[in-house]
Amino acid sequence: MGVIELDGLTKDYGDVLANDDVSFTVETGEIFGYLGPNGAGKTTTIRTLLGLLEPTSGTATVLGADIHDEGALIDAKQRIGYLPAHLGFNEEVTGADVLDYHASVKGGDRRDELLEIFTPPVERPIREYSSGNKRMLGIIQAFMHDPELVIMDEPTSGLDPLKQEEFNEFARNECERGKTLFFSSHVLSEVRRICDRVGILRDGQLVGLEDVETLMEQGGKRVRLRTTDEARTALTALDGASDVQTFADGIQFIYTGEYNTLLRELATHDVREIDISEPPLEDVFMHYYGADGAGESNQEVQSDA
Ligand SMILES: Nc1ncnc2c1ncn2[C@@H]1O[C@H](COP(=O)(O)OP(=O)(O)OP(=O)(O)O)[C@@H](O)[C@H]1O
Repeated sequence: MGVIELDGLTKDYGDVLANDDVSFTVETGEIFGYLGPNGAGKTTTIRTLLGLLEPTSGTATVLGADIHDEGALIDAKQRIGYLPAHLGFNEEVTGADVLDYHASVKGGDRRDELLEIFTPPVERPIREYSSGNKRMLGIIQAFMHDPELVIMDEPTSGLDPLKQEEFNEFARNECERGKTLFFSSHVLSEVRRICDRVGILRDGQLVGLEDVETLMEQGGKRVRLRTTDEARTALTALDGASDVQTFADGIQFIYTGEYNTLLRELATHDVREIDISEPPLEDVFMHYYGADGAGESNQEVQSDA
Protein backbone atom coordinates (compact mmCIF):
# COMPACT_ATOMS: atom_id res chain seq x y z
CA MET A 1 0.00 0.00 0.00
CA GLY A 2 1.24 3.49 -0.87
CA VAL A 3 1.93 6.12 1.78
CA ILE A 4 -0.63 8.34 0.03
CA GLU A 5 -3.28 6.92 -2.30
CA LEU A 6 -5.79 9.11 -4.10
CA ASP A 7 -8.72 7.46 -5.83
CA GLY A 8 -10.92 9.67 -7.99
CA LEU A 9 -10.58 12.61 -5.61
CA THR A 10 -12.93 15.37 -6.66
CA LYS A 11 -13.65 18.76 -5.08
CA ASP A 12 -16.28 20.99 -6.59
CA TYR A 13 -16.51 24.41 -4.92
CA GLY A 14 -19.63 25.21 -6.93
CA ASP A 15 -18.20 27.59 -9.48
CA VAL A 16 -14.77 25.89 -9.65
CA LEU A 17 -13.99 22.20 -10.08
CA ALA A 18 -10.72 22.39 -8.12
CA ASN A 19 -9.91 18.65 -8.18
CA ASP A 20 -11.39 16.55 -10.96
CA ASP A 21 -11.12 12.78 -10.50
CA VAL A 22 -7.50 12.84 -9.31
CA SER A 23 -5.86 9.43 -8.72
CA PHE A 24 -2.24 8.58 -7.96
CA THR A 25 -0.08 6.84 -5.36
CA VAL A 26 2.98 8.08 -3.46
CA GLU A 27 5.35 5.32 -2.36
CA THR A 28 7.46 5.03 0.80
CA GLY A 29 10.74 6.96 0.66
CA GLU A 30 9.78 9.09 -2.34
CA ILE A 31 10.08 12.81 -2.73
CA PHE A 32 6.99 13.54 -4.74
CA GLY A 33 6.47 16.98 -6.29
CA TYR A 34 2.92 18.13 -6.89
CA LEU A 35 3.15 20.73 -9.59
CA GLY A 36 0.86 23.14 -11.24
CA PRO A 37 0.35 26.81 -11.96
CA ASN A 38 -1.50 29.09 -9.54
CA GLY A 39 -5.05 27.97 -8.98
CA ALA A 40 -4.50 24.46 -10.41
CA GLY A 41 -5.90 22.84 -7.24
CA LYS A 42 -2.78 21.77 -5.34
CA THR A 43 -3.77 23.27 -1.98
CA THR A 44 -7.24 21.77 -2.33
CA THR A 45 -5.74 18.27 -2.64
CA ILE A 46 -3.40 18.82 0.30
CA ARG A 47 -6.15 20.13 2.57
CA THR A 48 -8.39 17.22 1.57
CA LEU A 49 -5.66 14.69 2.37
CA LEU A 50 -5.35 16.18 5.85
CA GLY A 51 -9.10 16.05 6.51
CA LEU A 52 -9.40 19.85 6.45
CA LEU A 53 -11.73 19.76 3.43
CA GLU A 54 -14.44 17.28 2.57
CA PRO A 55 -14.13 15.91 -1.00
CA THR A 56 -17.22 16.06 -3.21
CA SER A 57 -16.50 12.51 -4.34
CA GLY A 58 -13.68 10.00 -4.44
CA THR A 59 -11.44 9.08 -1.58
CA ALA A 60 -7.85 8.83 -0.39
CA THR A 61 -5.78 7.13 2.26
CA VAL A 62 -2.84 8.65 4.11
CA LEU A 63 -0.56 6.24 5.99
CA GLY A 64 -3.34 3.71 5.53
CA ALA A 65 -6.00 5.92 7.13
CA ASP A 66 -9.11 6.66 5.05
CA ILE A 67 -9.69 10.43 4.95
CA HIS A 68 -13.38 9.80 5.65
CA ASP A 69 -12.50 8.00 8.89
CA GLU A 70 -11.91 10.86 11.31
CA GLY A 71 -10.51 8.72 14.13
CA ALA A 72 -8.06 6.87 11.89
CA LEU A 73 -6.93 10.14 10.31
CA ILE A 74 -6.33 11.77 13.71
CA ASP A 75 -4.14 8.80 14.71
CA ALA A 76 -2.26 8.91 11.40
CA LYS A 77 -1.63 12.65 11.78
CA GLN A 78 0.57 11.94 14.81
CA ARG A 79 2.97 10.43 12.25
CA ILE A 80 2.53 13.17 9.65
CA GLY A 81 4.18 16.59 9.46
CA TYR A 82 2.35 19.44 7.73
CA LEU A 83 3.66 22.73 6.44
CA PRO A 84 0.78 24.85 5.14
CA ALA A 85 1.22 27.53 2.47
CA HIS A 86 -0.18 30.21 4.76
CA LEU A 87 1.36 30.02 8.21
CA GLY A 88 -1.29 31.21 10.62
CA PHE A 89 0.92 31.55 13.70
CA ASN A 90 -0.30 33.60 16.65
CA GLU A 91 1.75 36.80 16.17
CA GLU A 92 1.97 37.56 19.91
CA VAL A 93 3.79 34.40 21.04
CA THR A 94 7.45 33.55 20.45
CA GLY A 95 8.75 30.88 18.08
CA ALA A 96 9.84 28.88 21.13
CA ASP A 97 6.25 28.97 22.43
CA VAL A 98 5.00 27.57 19.12
CA LEU A 99 7.55 24.75 19.22
CA ASP A 100 6.85 24.00 22.92
CA TYR A 101 3.16 23.65 22.15
CA HIS A 102 3.79 21.44 19.14
CA ALA A 103 6.16 19.26 21.21
CA SER A 104 3.45 18.80 23.84
CA VAL A 105 0.97 17.60 21.19
CA LYS A 106 3.10 15.56 18.77
CA GLY A 107 6.62 15.40 20.22
CA GLY A 108 9.80 17.31 19.49
CA ASP A 109 12.82 14.99 19.57
CA ARG A 110 14.46 16.64 16.57
CA ARG A 111 13.92 20.26 17.58
CA ASP A 112 17.54 21.13 18.46
CA GLU A 113 18.96 19.39 15.43
CA LEU A 114 16.55 21.27 13.15
CA LEU A 115 17.35 24.60 14.81
CA GLU A 116 20.99 24.09 13.73
CA ILE A 117 19.89 24.08 10.08
CA PHE A 118 16.89 26.39 10.06
CA THR A 119 17.46 29.42 12.20
CA PRO A 120 14.39 31.49 13.08
CA PRO A 121 14.94 33.82 16.08
CA VAL A 122 12.94 31.57 18.41
CA GLU A 123 13.15 33.87 21.44
CA ARG A 124 11.44 36.73 19.57
CA PRO A 125 7.68 37.21 19.09
CA ILE A 126 6.37 36.02 15.71
CA ARG A 127 5.15 39.52 14.80
CA GLU A 128 8.83 40.46 14.35
CA TYR A 129 9.48 37.57 11.95
CA SER A 130 10.21 37.98 8.25
CA SER A 131 8.31 35.63 5.94
CA GLY A 132 11.48 33.51 5.62
CA ASN A 133 11.74 33.21 9.43
CA LYS A 134 8.11 32.10 9.61
CA ARG A 135 8.73 29.53 6.90
CA MET A 136 11.76 28.16 8.79
CA LEU A 137 9.72 27.91 11.99
CA GLY A 138 7.04 26.06 10.00
CA ILE A 139 9.62 23.63 8.62
CA ILE A 140 10.93 22.87 12.12
CA GLN A 141 7.38 22.35 13.34
CA ALA A 142 6.64 19.99 10.43
CA PHE A 143 9.69 17.79 11.07
CA MET A 144 10.40 18.03 14.81
CA HIS A 145 8.34 14.99 15.86
CA ASP A 146 10.20 12.90 13.24
CA PRO A 147 7.12 12.00 11.19
CA GLU A 148 7.08 9.24 8.58
CA LEU A 149 5.40 11.49 6.04
CA VAL A 150 5.68 15.26 5.61
CA ILE A 151 3.16 17.12 3.46
CA MET A 152 4.25 20.62 2.47
CA ASP A 153 2.50 23.35 0.50
CA GLU A 154 5.12 25.50 -1.25
CA PRO A 155 7.80 24.78 1.39
CA THR A 156 10.51 27.10 0.11
CA SER A 157 8.44 30.20 -0.63
CA GLY A 158 10.01 33.15 1.19
CA LEU A 159 13.35 31.38 1.80
CA ASP A 160 16.50 33.00 0.42
CA PRO A 161 18.48 30.95 -2.14
CA LEU A 162 20.99 29.73 0.46
CA LYS A 163 18.25 28.44 2.78
CA GLN A 164 16.42 26.94 -0.19
CA GLU A 165 19.56 24.99 -1.01
CA GLU A 166 19.87 23.86 2.63
CA PHE A 167 16.26 22.79 2.55
CA ASN A 168 16.87 20.78 -0.63
CA GLU A 169 19.83 19.00 0.94
CA PHE A 170 17.86 18.39 4.12
CA ALA A 171 14.96 16.95 2.09
CA ARG A 172 17.26 14.53 0.26
CA ASN A 173 18.75 13.37 3.56
CA GLU A 174 15.28 12.79 4.99
CA CYS A 175 14.44 10.68 1.97
CA GLU A 176 17.58 8.60 2.53
CA ARG A 177 16.38 8.02 6.10
CA GLY A 178 13.25 6.44 4.60
CA LYS A 179 10.90 9.40 5.07
CA THR A 180 8.32 10.25 2.45
CA LEU A 181 7.94 13.86 1.36
CA PHE A 182 5.03 15.24 -0.62
CA PHE A 183 5.16 18.85 -1.60
CA SER A 184 3.48 21.28 -3.91
CA SER A 185 5.48 23.74 -5.94
CA HIS A 186 5.57 25.87 -8.99
CA VAL A 187 9.32 26.43 -8.64
CA LEU A 188 10.34 24.07 -11.38
CA SER A 189 14.09 24.13 -10.75
CA GLU A 190 13.72 22.87 -7.18
CA VAL A 191 11.58 20.04 -8.43
CA ARG A 192 14.34 19.04 -10.83
CA ARG A 193 16.89 19.05 -8.05
CA ILE A 194 15.11 17.10 -5.35
CA CYS A 195 12.11 15.15 -6.63
CA ASP A 196 11.99 11.54 -7.69
CA ARG A 197 8.58 11.81 -9.27
CA VAL A 198 6.08 14.51 -10.11
CA GLY A 199 2.36 14.76 -10.57
CA ILE A 200 1.29 17.65 -12.75
CA LEU A 201 -2.05 19.28 -12.11
CA ARG A 202 -3.79 21.62 -14.48
CA ASP A 203 -7.28 23.04 -14.00
CA GLY A 204 -7.93 20.41 -11.34
CA GLN A 205 -6.93 17.46 -13.53
CA LEU A 206 -3.84 15.31 -13.24
CA VAL A 207 -2.26 15.77 -16.66
CA GLY A 208 1.10 14.12 -15.98
CA LEU A 209 2.62 11.57 -13.63
CA GLU A 210 6.28 10.97 -14.41
CA ASP A 211 9.62 10.38 -12.85
CA VAL A 212 11.76 13.47 -13.22
CA GLU A 213 14.37 11.84 -15.45
CA THR A 214 11.72 10.74 -17.96
CA LEU A 215 10.23 14.19 -17.90
CA MET A 216 13.57 15.73 -18.78
CA GLU A 217 14.20 13.16 -21.55
CA GLN A 218 10.80 13.91 -23.06
CA GLY A 219 11.69 17.60 -22.97
CA GLY A 220 14.32 17.08 -25.67
CA LYS A 221 17.19 19.49 -26.28
CA ARG A 222 17.33 23.17 -26.95
CA VAL A 223 19.33 23.81 -30.13
CA ARG A 224 20.62 27.30 -30.71
CA LEU A 225 22.71 28.15 -33.76
CA ARG A 226 23.98 30.86 -36.07
CA THR A 227 23.56 29.79 -39.67
CA THR A 228 22.14 30.68 -43.08
CA ASP A 229 18.51 31.41 -43.96
CA GLU A 230 18.32 28.24 -46.04
CA ALA A 231 19.52 26.11 -43.09
CA ARG A 232 16.98 27.73 -40.80
CA THR A 233 14.14 26.64 -43.06
CA ALA A 234 15.45 23.07 -43.41
CA LEU A 235 16.20 22.56 -39.72
CA THR A 236 12.92 23.86 -38.43
CA ALA A 237 11.08 21.58 -40.87
CA LEU A 238 12.65 18.48 -39.25
CA ASP A 239 10.37 16.06 -37.39
CA GLY A 240 10.66 16.88 -33.70
CA ALA A 241 11.56 20.56 -34.09
CA SER A 242 9.22 22.90 -32.25
CA ASP A 243 9.07 26.23 -30.42
CA VAL A 244 11.14 27.90 -33.12
CA GLN A 245 12.49 31.36 -32.41
CA THR A 246 14.30 33.37 -35.05
CA PHE A 247 17.07 35.89 -34.40
CA ALA A 248 18.97 38.26 -36.73
CA ASP A 249 21.52 35.61 -37.75
CA GLY A 250 20.27 32.47 -36.10
CA ILE A 251 17.54 30.31 -34.68
CA GLN A 252 16.64 28.42 -31.56
CA PHE A 253 14.29 25.47 -31.33
CA ILE A 254 13.40 22.54 -29.11
CA TYR A 255 14.35 19.21 -30.68
CA THR A 256 12.77 15.91 -29.63
CA GLY A 257 13.57 13.94 -32.80
CA GLU A 258 16.38 11.53 -33.76
CA TYR A 259 19.85 12.93 -33.05
CA ASN A 260 21.36 11.38 -36.20
CA THR A 261 18.76 13.08 -38.39
CA LEU A 262 19.63 16.43 -36.83
CA LEU A 263 23.38 15.87 -37.18
CA ARG A 264 23.07 14.81 -40.84
CA GLU A 265 21.04 17.93 -41.63
CA LEU A 266 23.47 20.16 -39.75
CA ALA A 267 26.39 18.71 -41.72
CA THR A 268 24.92 19.96 -45.01
CA HIS A 269 24.87 23.61 -43.89
CA ASP A 270 27.25 26.36 -42.94
CA VAL A 271 26.91 26.37 -39.14
CA ARG A 272 28.85 29.24 -37.58
CA GLU A 273 28.01 28.61 -33.94
CA ILE A 274 25.96 25.97 -32.12
CA ASP A 275 24.83 25.29 -28.59
CA ILE A 276 22.83 22.19 -27.66
CA SER A 277 21.57 22.19 -24.10
CA GLU A 278 18.82 21.05 -21.77
CA PRO A 279 15.75 23.21 -22.28
CA PRO A 280 14.54 25.39 -19.42
CA LEU A 281 12.15 23.44 -17.22
CA GLU A 282 9.43 25.94 -18.01
CA ASP A 283 9.53 24.74 -21.62
CA VAL A 284 9.46 21.09 -20.55
CA PHE A 285 6.32 21.70 -18.55
CA MET A 286 4.66 23.99 -21.04
CA HIS A 287 2.87 21.26 -22.92
CA TYR A 288 1.37 20.04 -19.65
CA TYR A 289 0.44 23.50 -18.43
CA GLY A 290 -0.97 25.07 -21.57
CA ALA A 291 -3.92 23.73 -23.59
CA ASP A 292 -2.21 24.47 -26.90
CA GLY A 293 1.38 24.75 -25.74
CA ALA A 294 0.90 28.48 -25.32
CA GLY A 295 0.78 28.40 -21.54
CA GLU A 296 -1.38 29.80 -18.80
CA SER A 297 -0.70 33.47 -19.35
CA ASN A 298 -2.07 33.26 -22.86
CA GLN A 299 -5.21 31.56 -21.58
CA GLU A 300 -5.70 34.32 -19.06
CA VAL A 301 -5.42 36.91 -21.79
CA GLN A 302 -7.99 35.02 -23.83
CA SER A 303 -10.42 34.62 -20.97
CA ASP A 304 -10.11 38.31 -20.07
CA ALA A 305 -10.92 39.34 -23.61
N1 LIG B 1 -12.98 27.87 -0.50
C1 LIG B 1 -13.04 28.03 -1.83
N2 LIG B 1 -14.20 28.36 -2.42
C2 LIG B 1 -14.30 28.51 -3.77
N3 LIG B 1 -13.25 28.35 -4.62
C3 LIG B 1 -12.06 28.02 -4.08
C4 LIG B 1 -11.88 27.85 -2.67
N4 LIG B 1 -10.58 27.53 -2.44
C5 LIG B 1 -9.98 27.50 -3.65
N5 LIG B 1 -10.86 27.80 -4.63
C6 LIG B 1 -10.58 27.82 -6.08
O1 LIG B 1 -10.17 26.52 -6.46
C7 LIG B 1 -9.13 26.58 -7.42
C8 LIG B 1 -7.93 25.80 -6.90
O2 LIG B 1 -7.37 26.51 -5.79
P1 LIG B 1 -6.12 25.95 -4.98
O3 LIG B 1 -5.81 26.94 -3.90
O4 LIG B 1 -6.38 24.55 -4.58
O5 LIG B 1 -4.99 25.99 -6.11
P2 LIG B 1 -3.40 25.95 -5.98
O6 LIG B 1 -2.93 25.10 -7.10
O7 LIG B 1 -3.00 25.57 -4.60
O8 LIG B 1 -3.02 27.46 -6.26
P3 LIG B 1 -1.75 28.33 -5.73
O9 LIG B 1 -0.52 27.77 -6.37
O10 LIG B 1 -2.09 29.69 -6.24
O11 LIG B 1 -1.75 28.24 -4.23
C9 LIG B 1 -8.85 28.05 -7.67
O12 LIG B 1 -9.58 28.45 -8.81
C10 LIG B 1 -9.41 28.73 -6.43
O13 LIG B 1 -9.83 30.04 -6.72
